[in-house]
Order: sequence, then C-alpha cells, then structure tokens
Amino acid sequence: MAAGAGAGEAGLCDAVLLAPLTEETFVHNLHVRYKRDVIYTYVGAALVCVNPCRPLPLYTPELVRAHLARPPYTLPPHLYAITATAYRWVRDRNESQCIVITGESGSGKTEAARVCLQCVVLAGGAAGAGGALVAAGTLLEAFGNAATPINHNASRFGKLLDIEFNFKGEPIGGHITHYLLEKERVCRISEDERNFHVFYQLLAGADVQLLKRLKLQRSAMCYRVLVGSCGGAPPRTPHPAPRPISRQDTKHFQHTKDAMARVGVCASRVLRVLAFILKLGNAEFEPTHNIDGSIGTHLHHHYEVWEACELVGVDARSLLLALGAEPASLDAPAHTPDHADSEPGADQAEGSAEWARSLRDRLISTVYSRLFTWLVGAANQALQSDGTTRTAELGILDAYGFESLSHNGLERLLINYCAERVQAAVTGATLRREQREYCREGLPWRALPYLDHEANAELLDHGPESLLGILGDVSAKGLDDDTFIQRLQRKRDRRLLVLPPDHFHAVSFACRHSTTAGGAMTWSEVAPHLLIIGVLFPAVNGRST
Ligand SMILES: Nc1ncnc2c1ncn2[C@@H]1O[C@H](COP(=O)(O)OP(=O)(O)OP(=O)(O)O)[C@@H](O)[C@H]1O
Repeated sequence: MAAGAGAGEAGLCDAVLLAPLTEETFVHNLHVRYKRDVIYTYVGAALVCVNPCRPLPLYTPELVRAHLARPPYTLPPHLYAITATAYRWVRDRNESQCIVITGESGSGKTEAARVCLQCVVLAGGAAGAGGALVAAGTLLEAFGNAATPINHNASRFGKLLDIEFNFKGEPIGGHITHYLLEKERVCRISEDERNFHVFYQLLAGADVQLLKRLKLQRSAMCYRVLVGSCGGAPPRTPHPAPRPISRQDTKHFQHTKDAMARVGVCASRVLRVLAFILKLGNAEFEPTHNIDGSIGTHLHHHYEVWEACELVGVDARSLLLALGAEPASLDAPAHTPDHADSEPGADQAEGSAEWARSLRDRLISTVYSRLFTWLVGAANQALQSDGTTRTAELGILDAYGFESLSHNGLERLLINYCAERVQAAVTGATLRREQREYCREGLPWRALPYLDHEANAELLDHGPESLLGILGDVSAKGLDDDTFIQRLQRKRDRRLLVLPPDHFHAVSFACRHSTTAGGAMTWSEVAPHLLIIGVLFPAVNGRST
C-alpha cells in the first residue's frame, strides 16, 4: 500500500488502516469522506462505494488512462483502479478475473457495473466489441429494469457479463448470463411501482402511426398491467396514477430502438409482443350464470383479446378456450348477476373466473420472460467474438439487490436469497483470505466477529428441512400453502418467525423480511428457480475476485 495514497483526502482511504477498527470508526470514516464527496474507500483489496445520489465528476477517460498507467493503490480509491487492476491481469497474464458487485437495492450496483464496463471499453481501445457491449446493456436495462419505491431504475434480474479479450487486451466479444427475471412484475405491481421500463418507453416514444399499428392508446392508465394494483380485477374507477410517463421515457425509447438495431433484433416483432401483453392484460373474466342454468366465465374487453391475438397471429378463440372462457360468451349476451354471491354455485363460478385470470397472468408473464431470454440470446449472438482467439475473460457480476417491499412473494424470496448467497461468498472469501494472509506472515491477530451470512443462507437452502427444501417437497406433492406454513412452524430456528395463516419472516444480512406464501406454488414453478440456485453459485464461487 502506498503511504501517499489518498493524501489530501478526508478520512482514511483504506479502512484497514483504522485504529481501532470497529463498526463505528468504519462508518464514521465513510461519513467523513462522503461529506467531502469522496465516495470510494478501500477495505484491503475490496472497494466500498457510498451512493452519492447525484452525478459527480468522477468518471473521465483521462482518469481511466491514469489508473491504467499507475500501479494499484497509488491513486485515491476508485472503481477504475479495481477494474484497471483486473484488466491488467487479463491483458498481461491471461488470467480470467471477476468483479463482484453487491449491495442492497438502490445502493449503486448497476451504476458501478456501468463504470467498470466504461473503463474496460476505454482500456481496450476503440476497436472490438465495445459498442455491442454497451448496446446489449441498454437493451437489457429497458426490458429488465423497473422503478420500485427504493430505486427508480432497479434491476429485476441478475446479470453476469463476461467480456472476452484477445492477446492484445482488446475486447473481442462477450457473453451475458441472466438469472431469474422477476416476471411476476409483468402482471402484478403495487401502487408505488412501475412495470418494466420498456412498456412506458413504448407508449411515450411511439409516434401516432406506430401506436395505431400496434392498436395501443398513449396513456398508461389504459392498461391494467401498468396501473399499480396488487392483481385482481382491473380498476373500474380511475386508480391512483403511477408515475406518469416522462420525457425521459420518450428519450430512452429511441436508445432502446437503437440498441435493438445494434444487436440485430427486429424492433417491430418485439413491439408487437409488448402490445400483445398490454392488451391481453386488459382481458377481464367474470363469473356468469347462463340462461340454461350452467355456470360460465364471461370475458370483458373482448376486442382487446381479438386485437392482441391479431398482432401476433394467434387464434383468439383457441386462446380463450385455453383460458376457460367460452368463445360463445364473446358474442352472446351473458347474464352477470349483480348479486352473484347470493346465487347457488357462486363460489364455483368465481373459482372458474379466478382460474382464467390466473392463467392470463401466467401467460403474459411467461411470454415476457421468454421474450427477455430471447433478447439475451440475440445480444449474445451480437457479442460473439469474430473468430480471433480469446485469451481470457473479465466477468462483471451485477447481482440482485436485497429488498423487502409491502408484498414479497416467491420471486422476491429467491432474489433475496441470491443476494444473501453472494454476500456470504464475498464475506467468506475476503475474511478467509485476510486471515490466511495473517497466518502466512505469522502476524498476531484476533479473530473478528462477523455476521454469519452462511448460516442465514443455509436456513433457506441446506437440506430437505431448509425453507426451500420444504417448499420443494410441498410443491412436488401438490400440497397447499397451509401445509407449507405448518411445516415451517415445526422448524425451530431463531432466524425464522412463522406468522400463520400465510406469512413468515426470515432473517437475512440486510434485515428481517416478510414473505407471503401466496398460493399456487407448484413444483413446476419452483423447480426452475431451484435449478438457477444450483447454477449461479458454483459459477460465482469458482472464480477469482
Ligand atoms: N456512482 C454514482 N454516481 C451518481 N449516482 C449514482 C451512483 N451510483 C448510484 N447512483 C444513483 O442511484 C440510483 C440507484 O443506483 P443503481 O440502480 O445502480 O442501484 P442498484 O444497486 O443497481 O439497485 P437494484 O439492486 O435495485 O438494481 C441510480 O439510478 C443513480 O441515480
């Protein structure tokens, strides 16, 4: 460590130099620096960044060049220093590297990943795959990010970007691996959230002709999936408005279209699928008692379904049959009683309408998730190296941010679990490495007590009696949520608080988060998520940081 590093700065540039090193002194040091707009601080080989929540003049090509030209730790702490160090290992030693970025939602991970990418692209020179890498990032941000109460640009998927280099250190291609898109969002948002950015961009940025071709209205209020409500029937009266479509959305629509062109995606096909989702989301099903005494499901807004199907070449009658709505009910006037609850068979009728709604929601979220996967595939195709021999890779992992919202379902539980696992891997690796170093050098040291992330993660994933183990078992046997909650109750663990009938709290590194066991967690839904867990973490753990 160069003694002069950070000279003239407030506080200490490396928290390792703090004496005594306690949580209070550590936070105080960050605070002192933050007040002077110094957002970066080293902790040994790791870097802590405090989100400034406003643009700072910290990112220039000159600074990238300065960090590339100087050995590590000779300039004040910066993300460029971490990236330049990793880059030099790739270029000079042909050793693959990975930068792992963690933190809770809104802490600045995506911005940090952008800064790392900017540094790599500048370091590698104008030649190569820099443009395609940036375009792929823009595209996935439009389709995979959304505004939440915590962050107006929250990533709703995990992303590992592997940048491939040739022997000269030029980026020649790359590969994106995405993890668990929060697809539930497509059909269910709460009042203070937005759906994925691209929907608002489309409505704001499309010209009149395009809107007409897609049979869309300009206002987001016309689409149930863009209006904050926790699922259920669409609002009959105007709902509290989601954040209005902004001029930013209009501008970003152009960037998204440019990015699609850059990665070779046909924008018109993609936009038709988006319109299909918006319109099908408006289909509403209500229980009906037919004149012949039978019970059925009546479809409202059937023109939306017709138009939606026309856009993507799907047979509307077959789709409605699959959803459980009789095609006859499209034309024939159905009798929808005002007081359906009091009629015999009301439960059964409501059940079939509910079934149709739930199938509709699953369909649109699955279509969106497949569209997203297809876009990632297209981006990867565009990022394929040009045949030049790749010598090493630099990975940038922008994992999920921990968050606890008013309603947390299965997907958020898994997102938080991923954040926990990444945190456990990072803490374990850094602390273990420091301790090994102390031992190797024969230095006297006192073991530091630290939060046991591993135990928190194991509560969720270790063995058949873990939370996910029980969930998998219950789902595989087709048992209901009550059984799931009862089995959790039998588990005695101070990190788990079960609140019947349908809630439980699990402790994590960030806080205690409440999850609702919200029905229909079938094995077919749970299994792919568990598979992701099996794939993500060996990949992260197996790399050097
Ligand atoms: N280095 C920075 N400089 C200026 N603003 C920043 C910086 N880092 C983050 N921000 C601001 O904070 C916001 C949230 O950051 P970001 O989206 O990167 O968080 P995140 O950790 O990726 O969140 P999530 O896990 O929800 O995706 C950004 O939109 C930006 O306004």
